[in-house]
Amino acid sequence: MPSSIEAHDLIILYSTTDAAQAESSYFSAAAGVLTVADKTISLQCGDKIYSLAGARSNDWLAAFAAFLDCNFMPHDALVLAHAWRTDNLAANDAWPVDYDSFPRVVGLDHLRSNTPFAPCPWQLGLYPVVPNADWVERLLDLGVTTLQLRAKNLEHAMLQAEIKRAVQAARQHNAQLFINDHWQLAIEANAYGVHLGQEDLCTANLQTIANAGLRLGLSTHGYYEMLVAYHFQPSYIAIGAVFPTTTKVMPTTPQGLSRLARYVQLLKEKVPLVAIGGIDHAVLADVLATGVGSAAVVRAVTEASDLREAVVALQQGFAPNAGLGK
Ligand SMILES: Cc1ncc(COP(=O)(O)OP(=O)(O)O)c(N)n1
Ligand SMILES: Cc1ncsc1CCOP(=O)(O)O
Repeated sequence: MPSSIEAHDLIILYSTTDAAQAESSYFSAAAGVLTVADKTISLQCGDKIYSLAGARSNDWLAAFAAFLDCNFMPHDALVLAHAWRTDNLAANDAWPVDYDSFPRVVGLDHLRSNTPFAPCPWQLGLYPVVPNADWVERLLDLGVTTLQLRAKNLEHAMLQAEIKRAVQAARQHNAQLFINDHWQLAIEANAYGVHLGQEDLCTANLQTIANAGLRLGLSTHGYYEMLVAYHFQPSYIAIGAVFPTTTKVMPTTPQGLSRLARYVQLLKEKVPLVAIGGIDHAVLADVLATGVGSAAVVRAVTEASDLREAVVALQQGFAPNAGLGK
């Protein structure tokens, strides 16, 4: 055992016996403590514990160091290291993208919904995320067919009324409206779907949402959260922020396009993927070139100087050849 531990150190304990003997001061002083057992690895960072199970190659630890060096968050680097396979080395690209080689997140089973969530289209296309029912109506009038009501800081009665109005408007336009966070009100209004963040997974009743027939979209910010999200068999998974955003303080640095392309490969034919964060018309073609089926946008519509023009341009980005020959 080392004599002194610094804030950037990662302590590795082999077997749970080592872990039991480790001084509790290690856990608080170090950046992280990795406990390696036969079938599982647990990473403790502060008060968070990430536990993974599954097969891993002999050089997973070297791979872990390499993925940390690529600036992945420690729990994401650990997922990638777990999925690292030496038999891929001969291939052009050894980056892990085969979901079956990825580990399983331990400790989620009690949260699982027994009923799968209703599906939504693989290509959700342009997906504006807006703050109130007024915005929903304006976008529906412009032909937007997938959107989200993300109303913050409204008291209950106002929120209930906004959700009801937005859901009714979406229904009249045959559009797919997701409600952010407020899953009970979304069920009450019979919305198309609900969008939840990772922290909501412990408090929302997923079974009730599934039983009510609503679709579920889940936020993720990296590999570990993607494994967590996919465990729940949601209707789509959102990944972000792809680019820097001023709309929301993000828990991780922007993912960028190359990571987005890898996430697309990982979840291909498993679950629809939505990219979010800093997306506007200027970068949309690059985002779609990764193969992602949907781009969620806030400022690209809410801060557009000409809303109609912005929506038409974004829609065109999804269907560049639509309208040709007419
Ligand atoms: C499509 C989409 N992706 C991500 C988010 C962010 O949701 P969440 O993590 O719940 O954070 P808040 O939106 O509640 O700030 C989203 N809303 N939509
Ligand atoms: C809500 C949210 N979740 C991840 S990024 C983001 C904000 C996206 O906003 P913008 O499109 O303005 O960058």
